[in-house]
Amino acid sequence: MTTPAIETDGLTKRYGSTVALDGLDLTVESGEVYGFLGPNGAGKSTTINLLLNYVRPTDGSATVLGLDPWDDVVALHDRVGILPDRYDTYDDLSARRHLRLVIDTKRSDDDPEALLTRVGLSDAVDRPAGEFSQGMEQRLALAMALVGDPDLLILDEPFTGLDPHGVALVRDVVAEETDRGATVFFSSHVLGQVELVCDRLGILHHGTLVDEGTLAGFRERLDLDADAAVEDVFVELTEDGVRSAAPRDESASIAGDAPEGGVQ
Ligand SMILES: Nc1ncnc2c1ncn2[C@@H]1O[C@H](COP(=O)(O)OP(=O)(O)OP(=O)(O)O)[C@@H](O)[C@H]1O
Repeated sequence: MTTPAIETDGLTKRYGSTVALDGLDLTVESGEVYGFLGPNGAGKSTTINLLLNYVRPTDGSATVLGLDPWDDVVALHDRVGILPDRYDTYDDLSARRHLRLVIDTKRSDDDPEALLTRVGLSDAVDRPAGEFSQGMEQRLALAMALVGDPDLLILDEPFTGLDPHGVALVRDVVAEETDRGATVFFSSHVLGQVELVCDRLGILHHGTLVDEGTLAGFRERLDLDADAAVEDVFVELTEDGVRSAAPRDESASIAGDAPEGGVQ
């Protein structure tokens, strides 16, 4: 049996009395495109931060590509490409230099220009990133995620700031990456795009995986129209919408962790 790309068992993260992630049991099979959906504050970025060892779990465990994110962090980061929700570029460094930093870190022999061409930045290879628009920064971050042909791509809100060409480009990249055998795990609010690229969807709400499956399966189980979109599934399963900024008072007696950094 192939090792799952991602497997979590009771993965939990509390910040004080806020339960950001509540006993997540998740399996993402190798080679699939898994869309991780949920309203603001559902715990999507927290999950990604835990998988990448940017924050420590309060409870539970996870493996990524069969590796323990806490014990095998270097090996893991060598094999994972990450597009964070927000990436701050170095204003004075060119796109090429940004690529070079990742290529050197991953000891890859990728050509920065080829990767930048792949994301539509061939005209901006030597321009400082400080001059980039939001969409160009997003394309640059995507090129950086692709360095070294990662076995797993983790894309946090990959469509942010992109024009329709950029959105189509992300879709193409996802298809190319899965064609060569990579797994793609992404969170997104651009629900219309999700159904075009995902094999399976997981719906996170209040830190809990409330449902998962194929879009066709959701339509059937939730008794939605045959042409119901991901939006309808999302609304059906997460009806009370955005989690309040106020912490849920579920664990007043539980010692919480201090706020930490990572993907927001
Ligand atoms: N460093 C932190 N300190 C305290 N609370 C945090 C921290 N990071 C996240 N949280 C809380 O954990 C919960 C889940 O947040 P998270 O960022 O994982 O949600 P999300 O699903 O990624 O949301 P969005 O779609 O808005 O990015 C929220 O209630 C959030 O306020």
